[in-house]
Amino acid sequence: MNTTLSVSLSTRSETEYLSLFLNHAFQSNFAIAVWKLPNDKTRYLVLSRKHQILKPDALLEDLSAGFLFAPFDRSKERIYLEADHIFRFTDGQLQPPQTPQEITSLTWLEEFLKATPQTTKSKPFATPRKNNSPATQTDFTTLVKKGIADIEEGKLQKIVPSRTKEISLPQDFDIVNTFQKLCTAYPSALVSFVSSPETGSWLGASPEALVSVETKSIFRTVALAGTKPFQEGINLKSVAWTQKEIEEQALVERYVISCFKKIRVREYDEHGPKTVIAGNLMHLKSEFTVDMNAINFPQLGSVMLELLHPTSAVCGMPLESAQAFLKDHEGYDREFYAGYLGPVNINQDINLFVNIRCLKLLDNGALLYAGAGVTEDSIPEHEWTETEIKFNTLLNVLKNQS
Ligand SMILES: C=C(O[C@@H]1C=C(C(=O)O)C=C[C@H]1O)C(=O)O
Repeated sequence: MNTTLSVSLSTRSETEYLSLFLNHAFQSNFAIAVWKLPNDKTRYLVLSRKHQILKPDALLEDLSAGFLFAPFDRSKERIYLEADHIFRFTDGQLQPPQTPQEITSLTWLEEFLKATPQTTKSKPFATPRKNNSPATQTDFTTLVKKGIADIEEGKLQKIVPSRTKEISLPQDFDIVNTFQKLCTAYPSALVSFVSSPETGSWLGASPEALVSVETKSIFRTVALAGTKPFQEGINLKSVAWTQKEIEEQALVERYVISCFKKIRVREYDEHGPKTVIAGNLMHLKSEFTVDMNAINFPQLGSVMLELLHPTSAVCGMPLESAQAFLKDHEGYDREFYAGYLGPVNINQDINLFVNIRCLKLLDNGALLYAGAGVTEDSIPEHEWTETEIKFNTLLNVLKNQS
């Protein structure tokens, strides 16, 4: 297999290529996804001319390589960015091709650069603001109080109300630069930028895996909940969690187990919960693993995705009542916030994450999203503060633009 890069291709940096591809996508109405997986130095880019709406019963295992982008609302369409071209970057450099598709992508790139050595800076796909999420602290705490009341009445066990925050972006805001800064700031997150004319442009740093399938044989998911600010130097083993936070995470854990039970999978390993760092925050996390070969269940990824989303980490429990509560009282369309996203069948793996700690680009600024898990013991003002500190995951990086 060809493993060299022609000189003309290796003279440009990752930054130059990412800008070039983004501008090309925005000018040509193509969809594009750029991402980095947790604890991986490699950054991937997929360019998709024929991005498509995925059928509700499509199986992940059958898809050709691409990037999946799904909204929070299960009844709405999932977008699949089937990879026409796929590129990998490590240490700031485009990497030599390793798969037949990477080889054809490089051939295309050589032709493309001959025809179009420069692209002009283009405006990303963006949407106007039309959003009625709880605007003030009082609006949000009123929503939380309504959630607590429904829990006390036995209608719900847990609910995860959310809100948005509109921000203006600096004059010199640059998507590539921000993406790269997020990659450096959050090594253990899925850092991603996804953009298409249909979905608009979304940028995020998610700490929450939803479904991953490694080499078609190891299934993984997590139960993540409970939030505290992270302080440098803190000993993770001695972090004390309140009863409320422990219960909140245990509910998510029980939800994951209930999904396994529905399909009679008992052979899962469970580790945790333990304290993990997610950028400026800490959470409680349990990890679940299944050897898919041992139980002869090659489609466990698709089946569990169908059962898990939306989990009680971002929606609530019981699921139907929580969905109805959010529809009736949250007051806005979450769109792709708290949906899921990630690469499918790239390097034989599936890596889908919950789309949290994210923003959507507006014509004139950006909209940040955050929610907080509410239980019987929640204090409404604390839940407001929790959404504020969740916004900071992206805000801290946006403030340090240079
Ligand atoms: C809902 C969000 O995060 C989720 C809710 C958490 C919580 O309630 O403590 C913690 C992690 C995530 O599962 C968000 O970041 O918007």
